[in-house]
This record gives sequence, C-alpha cells and structure tokens, in this order.
Amino acid sequence: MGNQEKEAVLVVLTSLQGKENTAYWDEFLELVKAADMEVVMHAKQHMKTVNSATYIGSGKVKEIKEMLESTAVDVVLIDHVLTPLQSRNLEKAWNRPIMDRNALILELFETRAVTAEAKLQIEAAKLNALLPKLVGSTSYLGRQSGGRNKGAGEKQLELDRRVIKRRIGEVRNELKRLEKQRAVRAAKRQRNDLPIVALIGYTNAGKSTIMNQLLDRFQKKAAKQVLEKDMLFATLDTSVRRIALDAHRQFLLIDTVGFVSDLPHELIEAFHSTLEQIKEADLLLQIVDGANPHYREQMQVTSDTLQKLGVENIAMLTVFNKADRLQEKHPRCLREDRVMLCAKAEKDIDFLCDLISKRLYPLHQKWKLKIPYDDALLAQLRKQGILSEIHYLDDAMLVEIDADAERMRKWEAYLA
Ligand SMILES: Nc1nc2c(ncn2[C@@H]2O[C@H](COP(=O)(O)OP(=O)(O)OP(=O)(O)O)[C@@H](O)[C@H]2O)c(=O)[nH]1
Ligand SMILES: [Mg+2]
Repeated sequence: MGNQEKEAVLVVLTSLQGKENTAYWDEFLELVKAADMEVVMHAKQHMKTVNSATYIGSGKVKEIKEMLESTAVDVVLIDHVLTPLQSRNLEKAWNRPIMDRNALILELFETRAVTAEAKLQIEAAKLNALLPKLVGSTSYLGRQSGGRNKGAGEKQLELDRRVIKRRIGEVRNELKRLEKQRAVRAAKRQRNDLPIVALIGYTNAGKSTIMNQLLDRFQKKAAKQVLEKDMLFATLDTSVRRIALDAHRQFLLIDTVGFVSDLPHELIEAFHSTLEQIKEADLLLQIVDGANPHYREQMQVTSDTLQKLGVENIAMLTVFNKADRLQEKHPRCLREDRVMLCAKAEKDIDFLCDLISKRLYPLHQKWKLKIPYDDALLAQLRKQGILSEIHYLDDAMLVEIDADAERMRKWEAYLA
C-alpha cells in the first residue's frame, strides 16, 4: 500500500436493543474521515445482546467475511470498544486487521500530531494499548510497520513484547524530559504573573477559532495563529498566547485538545501532562457548539473529562458558540455564567473580552475624566492603551478610560 493512497476500510455500525444510534454513527464516520481513511463498505448490525466472543453476532461475522471476499479492504473498523479477545477472534475470522473505536482515535491522533511531545504521547498510548492484545496475534506490529507480518510465531511475539516494552521506557523518559522543560516555561510565566484563561470543550466547538479571533483583535504584532478547521481533533497540541486587552489587562490564553465521548483512557493518560495545564488556569472558557443538536451530551462529556483530569474549583464561563447557525435569535447573555455568541462576529468577541476582563479584573471599571487641552495626561493614557472614548468640549476633553480603583486614585483630580 502506497503512502499517498488512503486506507480502504469497511465500517461496522452497531446498535444495541433497537436503539438507532445515528448521532453516534455520524460521529464515528467523522472520526474515520478525520483519520484520512476511505470507507468502501459498511455493514449495520442491530443486536439484542453483545456476543462476548465476537461482539457482533456470528451470522453477521459470516456475512461480513463474504463481503470482504469481493472487495479490497485494508482494515475493518467497529464503532465500539472491543475486548482484546473479541478483536483477536474477529481478526482471525476475517483475516484483516481490526480497529475498534479506541484504536481509530489513536490512529487519528497519530496522523494529526505535529509536535514532538504530541507524537511521543500518542506513541506511548498506542504501545500501551498494544500490549494486552499481543497474544496469539501478529498483525498489529505488521500493520504498524506498513506491511504484513507473515508466518511469525510465538517466538516473534515474545520478541515483539520485549521491543515494545523497551520502546515504552524510552518514550516515557523522553516525555519526562519535555515535561521538565515545560515546567520551566510555566515557572517563567508565573513570574510574569499573568492570569491564565483556558479554552476547553468538545472537539470542533470553535475553541481555536475564538483564540484566533482574540489574537486578531488584540495582538498588534501579527501573532502566530492556531489551526482551526471543520474536522474532529484539528488541535492536538496546547498552544499558549498572550492577549493584551490594554497595557494593564493582560492574560495568557491556552487552546487545548478537544474532548470526545469515550476518549480512550490510554489517551487521557498520555495527554495528562498536556492537559495538566488546564489546572493552572484561573478561568475556564467552556466552548460549546450551540448549533449541535447533541450539545447537552457534549457538555456532559466535557464535565466528565474534567473530573477525570482532576480539574475542580476553577471558575468557568460557558460559551454557546455558532449562534449564527441557529434559527431563533437569542440574547447574548443567557445567565451570569452562560453566554451565546458567534465566534466570527467582531462585536461578540468584544462582548466576550468584556466578560473575561470582568472576571479577571473585577475591580476594573470605566471612568470619565475631564482633561484640559494642554495637559499631558491624554498622551499618557493613550500610551497605556486604556483610553476608550474621547469627546471634545469647549474647554476640555471628556474621556472614558478603563482602570481599576487603585490606579484611579492618582487621577482623582480629573474625575468628571
Ligand atoms: N458558523 C460558525 N462556524 C464556526 C464558528 N466558530 C467556529 N466555527 C467553525 O467550526 C469549525 C471548528 O472550529 P475550530 O476552532 O477548529 O474548533 P475546535 O474547538 O478548536 O476543534 P478541535 O481543535 O478539533 O477540538 C471550523 O470550521 C470553524 O470555522 C461560529 O461561530 N459559527
Ligand atoms: Mg482546535
């Protein structure tokens, strides 16, 4: 199989006890697409119970075997998580590598990872997932190295296991080294003493879009934008950028990897150190795709994942995004800590900044000052970037500024 060619896959979509699981299936197919695989066939099975040996029923196993005889298929995907025994049995029956939902997400992360750290984290997750499966099966390593591992016996298996364990050790050491580097960077940030705001939420909700909009709006120098894309798991690395609302109101904004239902625990573990950064945040911005009919379930997944990560007691603002896709109009403010907006509308971004600022700098307010025309204060305020409005009166200028009470004290004489 050439590198350019997409892997041809047969997708098995299942449902238990007559529940048509279309949302789950759609999401699974989106994951397949994001992993850059091509669905050449699919099979559906409605099951009453789970078959402990093969997950799906034996009749379906046979039927799919016949399907596989007539078409070139590289891998069979199953929309659920299988036990090692189930995937071994299916692999034997179909003579094809099997990927369950976990394996697919790992594969997708692997194709998407850019930084050394993300790559290593995924490698660790994949190797860990591989070990328990490595009993009487050889196609996993074969597939990983790009070819088929024919005729490999028990000896080979033992060898494989040793190779994998050694590699896991190496990867862990390298990750530890990178983590230390990050700790140093984090310590430097702390010395800057800027508050930290973290964007979190379900994949494809618009986290990276919001980060880019804020960069566009508030970074005078062209800041490096992050990738935003209509695809599951566009972001796999956390990025940190500094946002300066003005000279005195700055914060660090972190964009993070999105969550998905049943995120494989190997991945949560592997990404733990990256996601740890969420714990340092002073404010969480939970971004929700408000136009997704399943936004409630997605919010539930987010709060479950946060709980698994041990993130608690951090103030959270929930942003229902993509308001432009809704039929009805909604007010921006739904509740004190819930807002609805469109990340692509400049006014909405201003509104969001205002909210963030009120949370981070609660003592900050707008003040009106009266400044004579020949006074140097205006230039000073301009330089600090806290000037928001000027009106030119006959005898003086009436200006509006953003500042906290502490700083206002020295300008008290100017208060209008
Ligand atoms: N219509 C509309 N589309 C939006 C809005 N915000 C983001 N999008 C689109 O939604 C898609 C996903 O946006 P991203 O910012 O990449 O989402 P993300 O939350 O970072 O996703 P992951 O990195 O995969 O977790 C992109 O195609 C965006 O252009 C919005 O307010 N309205
Ligand atoms: Mg993103």
